[in-house]
Amino acid sequence: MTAGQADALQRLWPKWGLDIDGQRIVDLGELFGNENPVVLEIGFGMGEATAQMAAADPETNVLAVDVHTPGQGNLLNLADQRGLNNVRVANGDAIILLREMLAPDSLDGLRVYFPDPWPKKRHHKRRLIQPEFLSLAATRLKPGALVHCATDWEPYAEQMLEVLTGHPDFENTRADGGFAPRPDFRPLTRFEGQGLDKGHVVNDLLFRRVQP
Ligand SMILES: C[S@@+](CC[C@H](N)C(=O)[O-])C[C@H]1O[C@@H](n2cnc3c(N)ncnc32)[C@H](O)[C@@H]1O
Repeated sequence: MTAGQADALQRLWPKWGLDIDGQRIVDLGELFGNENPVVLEIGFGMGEATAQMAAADPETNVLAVDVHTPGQGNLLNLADQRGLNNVRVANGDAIILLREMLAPDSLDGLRVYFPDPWPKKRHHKRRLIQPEFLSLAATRLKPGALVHCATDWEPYAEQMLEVLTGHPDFENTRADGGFAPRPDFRPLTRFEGQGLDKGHVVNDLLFRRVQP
């Protein structure tokens, strides 16, 4: 962790950090200081894309969760340097945050950009985008909420498309039922850049939470 990231964690965590303790339901209006829509981003890495998207859409609140401490410090620094008041950073496992700390129907969107691909077959069960995860996420998302995933690992992209398409709580926003091109509002991420350098193909998926 750089000194700047450590300093940001110390200075800004009390103001913009959310401890994942699994002990309470978070009042999102109180956390952000307004009632604007809230999008959850899982696994923001170093947070450059997160900060860019938050700056481009200040009326949308971004709750960004990652287990990686240097990244948390980095994103806090970016939010501070760019004067962003619509980013909050949570430290820990997104599943605990979703299951124990977010109320039903509280989220207006979900972003999962380049989740760990776990390429080995024996590790596939560790992948985030699975039916059980989607069932949990669906309960926390409002009807109509956008679920936006992206990956540069084609077998995982196929898995995402299969489980999202097969899940009764979600529908593809694409009439052709396939992948979406990267929308203009999603900047390239750091991990994506590394994948593109290796010749990987990137697929975006844009689904909606259907009315229950
Ligand atoms: C491959 S990186 C992608 C980071 C970033 N989205 C990008 O595209 O540059 C995946 C990120 O997910 C985070 N992560 C993995 N499992 C997680 C979990 N259960 N909860 C929160 N974050 C998680 C990792 O720490 C890592 O930063």
